[in-house]
Parts: sequence; structure tokens; C-alpha cells
Amino acid sequence: MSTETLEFQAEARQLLQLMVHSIYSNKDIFLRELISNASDALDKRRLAGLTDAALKTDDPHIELVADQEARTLTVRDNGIGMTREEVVGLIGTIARSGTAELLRRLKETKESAELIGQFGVGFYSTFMVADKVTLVTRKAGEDTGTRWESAGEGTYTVEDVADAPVGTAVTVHLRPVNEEDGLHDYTDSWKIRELVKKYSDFISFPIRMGEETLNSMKALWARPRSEVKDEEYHEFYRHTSHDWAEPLEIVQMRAEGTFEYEALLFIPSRAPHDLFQRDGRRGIQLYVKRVFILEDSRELIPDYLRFMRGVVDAADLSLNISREILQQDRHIQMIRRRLAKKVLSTVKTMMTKDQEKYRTFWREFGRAVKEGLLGEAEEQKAILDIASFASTASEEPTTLAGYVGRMKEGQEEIYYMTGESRAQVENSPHLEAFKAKGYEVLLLTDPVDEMWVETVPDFEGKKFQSVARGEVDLSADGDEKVSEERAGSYAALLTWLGEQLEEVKEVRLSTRLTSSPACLVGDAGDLTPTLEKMYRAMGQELPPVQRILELNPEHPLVGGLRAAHEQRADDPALKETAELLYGTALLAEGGDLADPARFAKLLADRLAKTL
Ligand SMILES: Nc1ncnc2c1ncn2[C@@H]1O[C@H](COP(=O)(O)OP(=O)(O)OP(=O)(O)O)[C@@H](O)[C@H]1O
Repeated sequence: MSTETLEFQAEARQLLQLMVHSIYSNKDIFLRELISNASDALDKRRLAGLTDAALKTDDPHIELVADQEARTLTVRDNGIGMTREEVVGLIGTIARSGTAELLRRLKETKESAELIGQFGVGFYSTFMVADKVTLVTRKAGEDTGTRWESAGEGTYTVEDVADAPVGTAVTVHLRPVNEEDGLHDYTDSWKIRELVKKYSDFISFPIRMGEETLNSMKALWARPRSEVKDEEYHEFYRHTSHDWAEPLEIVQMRAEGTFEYEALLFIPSRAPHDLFQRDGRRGIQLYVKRVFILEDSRELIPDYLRFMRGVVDAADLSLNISREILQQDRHIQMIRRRLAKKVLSTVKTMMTKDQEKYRTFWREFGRAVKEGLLGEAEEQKAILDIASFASTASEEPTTLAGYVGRMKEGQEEIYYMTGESRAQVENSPHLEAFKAKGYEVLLLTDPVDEMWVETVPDFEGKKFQSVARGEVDLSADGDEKVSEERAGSYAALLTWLGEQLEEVKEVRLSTRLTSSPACLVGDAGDLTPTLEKMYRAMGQELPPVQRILELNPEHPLVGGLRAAHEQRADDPALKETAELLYGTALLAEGGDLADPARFAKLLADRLAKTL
């Protein structure tokens, strides 16, 4: 095939623009990106060689060649290489799903360097230092190679080459040195040594310059923590996670005995953009005796900790292990449990040692971690210990231990209210009496909250009790309970209302209200309105969930309605009042009226009469 000139895909072009105008202040990183890609390609070739011996190489390595006269730096690997189609598909376009989102956010924010790092631009970073980049590659097992070249401006060329060795060579035609602009002399062997040492020391293949090997190739997870500099951990994190920001915490683990493994995990400092996407990236890299085996092994960490990054190196697995086998392997399941436990205990330590860090952790990942509450009892307990929730006590979230510590005398249960937002929940009528009497209520507004409160029985023996469900009795001494006498005087109204309002299954007097006339509550096992909505949104057919209408006998509207009902039970206007009362209760908790137009008309007619 002859030379073709092709256009970069629109998104790729935009990213390139950002690179050419160099938004990173640190331009040095292009080298680690190229080395990182070369290392990945060598991993892939080794894996391919396991099934097809013809693809093997005896001496996998990365080679750096600087030419001071020509002002070029070449990074060459004898890895898997690319076909012509792959070059066009992988280098000319950006397939990653987050890119559109990234570009949208880049337009909105100034922290572009950080953002970009979160998504990783890899190869394109070369255009920060180059005015032209040439890539020559041949895929292992193919006869023809491909030459790709671009000045980073909109187009690139591709052509076949006959004599390329297997692997990939990227030649960066360097722009003039400009120290002020952070553009160093990348043909200087000292500079190259420094950068390799700094960013790529842990790469497990030799990085050579001439006869010299520049990196130590030591697996970081195999070295004692005291011997490894934080920067080294951070570089390694960056290599495995493609996250620009420093990790929040490092979690290291080693197990000896019948099944040996080492783990070096990182808690990122912020949630990845795809944390809640089904096809989002998750999982941990699996190594076997220092040899890379699998990317993103979901089997190694429970799903609720899917944001964790890092490496597990297991000594006793086969190098040929497949995902299918991993899923069933007993040892892998054990590793997963142990890692989860270790991560949770690390966070627990963080809570006492570094509050700020803990708060960041929970803010970024709490929503995912809470999914673990739907799992096994042992994990539930560990997660409840590190969880925080919004609460009526303060603007800051509280831990459950904190809540229990503030419980009022005689209070047996942990009160909570679920809903869609803090504002909606906090102002809902159900909370009135709790607020008035100084009971703290947890405000649970994540979708997963609706579910775990159903399955988690208690925290330290204190049951979770919804303030919007079942009967509540806030009166330790009984004086606030609805007296028999009062109940009797309302009996007729309650029965009548029950007949008028088809939507409710019962009408009763309430002790949870102080200023609102009415509210809607559920029975203990009933679906909450939010859950009902969620199920419907997922396409499930449900019979309408009937709730209980609770009335505040202290409210003039309720008192007035009783008096009116005694005098003229068959007045049709009373039925409308009942409807308005019900509709108001629904609106107050943020619910949706079945027939808003009818409600609006009834209300407008009533208001007109008051003028
Ligand atoms: N030296 C190489 N050998 C073989 N394939 C390569 C090489 N460099 C890049 N590629 C291919 O091109 C793709 C795109 O590379 P690029 O550096 O832009 O992104 P990435 O490495 O996938 O992501 P990130 O930058 O986040 O690490 C790679 O995923 C890989 O498939």
C-alpha cells in the first residue's frame, strides 16, 4: 500500500492542540509515557509468546538512542508492535470512552494538567517537545512494517516499510531547547539517565542506552517500604493507574506460607470518572513471580473497592492462568477477602491518624464502598465502622460511632431518613418532631442507601429506624402519645378520610409532626418512594405502593377538618379538602402528584375564596 495522508479524529485533534500548546508544565514526562507504552508492548509480546512460540523474543528490552546533531531521541522496543490498521486505529484516534467527557471538562476548568493526567494522553505527550514524530513498527508475526509520521497538526501519513524489525521505534524530532519553557535537552545522556531513574526505574524490562542499563528493574512491591522513596511509589502508581494525581494512600501487603503473594495497592486521591459506569475500568494488575499476567483483574478485589489500583504478585499461580480460572480459584478468593480487609483497616487507621485524608476518601469513594454493605456480614461490620453519613447534627458528615455517642438517653435506635437530596430530606415533615425534640437523624441520599438499610440489621446493637416508616414513639415517658380520648374524638374523621382517599391504606394520628398538618409514611416492609421510583425507572412494573397518611391533631387545618366533618359530613367541599391535605403531604416530602393540574385547580379555587 502506498503512502496515505489521513486526518486525526476530531477529538484526537483537540487533544493534540492542547499538547502542542503544552498545557503540562512538566514536559519531561513524554519520555516516561513512551517507555510505559514500550513496556506494555513487551508485556503483550511475552503473553503472545506463551501461546505461539514463534512470537517470542529472548531479549525483551527498551533502547534509547539520542542523536545530538539531528536533535532526535528514539525510544525503541522489541515488543508486540502494531499493524497498519492498528497504527491508524490506536494512534490516529482516541478510543477511550472518557475522552469526550475530558474535553468537555477541560473547557470548564483551569486545572487541565491534572484532568488530563486522569485520562492519560500517553503517546500524544510527545508533541509537547517535538515538532515532528516518526513511528516505525512491525507487529510480531507480520511481514510488513508501517511508518507513521506527523507534525501534530491535523494530519498524519502512514506507509508500508519493508525492513522494520519487530517492535516499535518512536523518534521524537525535538524542538529547540528552551529551559525557561521547561524544554530541556533531551539528547543529553545525563538528562536521559536522570529521567529514566526518576520515572521508570521500576520498569521490569531493561532500558538501555548504548551498553548501559539505566533502570534497576526492581519490583517495587518486593522492596521494603522503608527503602522506597515516595516518588518511586508515585511513579509506579502513575504507570499502573494512568492517574496524574498522587495517590491518597499506599496499601502494602505480603502473605507467606502455603500461598504466597505480595500486593502493592493504591487508594487514588479522587474517584475515576467511570466509577459508576458498568463498563468502567476496574481491578488490579496480576503478576506471577514478577511477570505481568493480566490487566484489570476484577477477581482480585471486590467490586465495591473497584477504584483501587495496583499490583498483586502471586507466587504459586500458573503463568498461563486465564480469567475463567481466576474466577474460580480458591486462593484468589482468599486474596480478595484479605485485600478488602486490609483496605478497610487502612481507612480505619486513617480516620484517627489523618481526618482530612479520611474525609477525602469518603467523599470520593463512600458511595461505592457502601455497595459493600449489601454483601457479607463481616464486611458490613467493617464498612459501617468507616462509613460517614450526612446528619441533622451538623453540616459535616458523621460516623455511626459519633452518632451513637450523641444518642439521647433512652434512645434505642439510629434514626434515618432516605430521599433524593439533603435539602429535600432535611425539610421533610417527617423530621419535625425529631428536630423539635433534639433527636439526630441521618440523612441518606445515595441510591444505595435505600438498599443497605433494608439488609444491615444494626450497628453495635442499635437498629436502623426510618423516621418515615412504621410507628414512631419519641416519648420515653408516654406523655406525648396520642391519648385515647383524643384518638376517640378523631376516629370518625380518620375512617371517613380513609374512604375518600384511595391512594392511602390507612389514616392515623401522628406524633412525628409539629408544624405540618400531615405526612405520608410507610409500613416497615414497604418500598420507599425513592426505591419505587428507581424500580420504575429500571422498567419494573409495580402495583402502586399505598402509604399511610398521618395527621397532626395540633394543626388548625386538621382540627378544623374534624369539626367540619362532624357538622356536615356530606359536604362535597370536604372531599376536596381531603385531597388537598393529601397532596400537600406528598409535595412536602418532595413527591410527585398523580394529577398536578387537578391539585392546582382545587388550590386556586380555595385561595380565590379567601380573598
Ligand atoms: N510502543 C508501542 N508498541 C505497541 N503499541 C503501542 C506502542 N505505543 C502505543 N501503542 C498502542 O497505542 C495505543 C495508544 O497509546 P497511548 O500512549 O496514546 O495511550 P495508552 O498507552 O493506551 O494510554 P495511557 O496514555 O493512558 O497509558 C496503546 O494502547 C497501544 O495499543
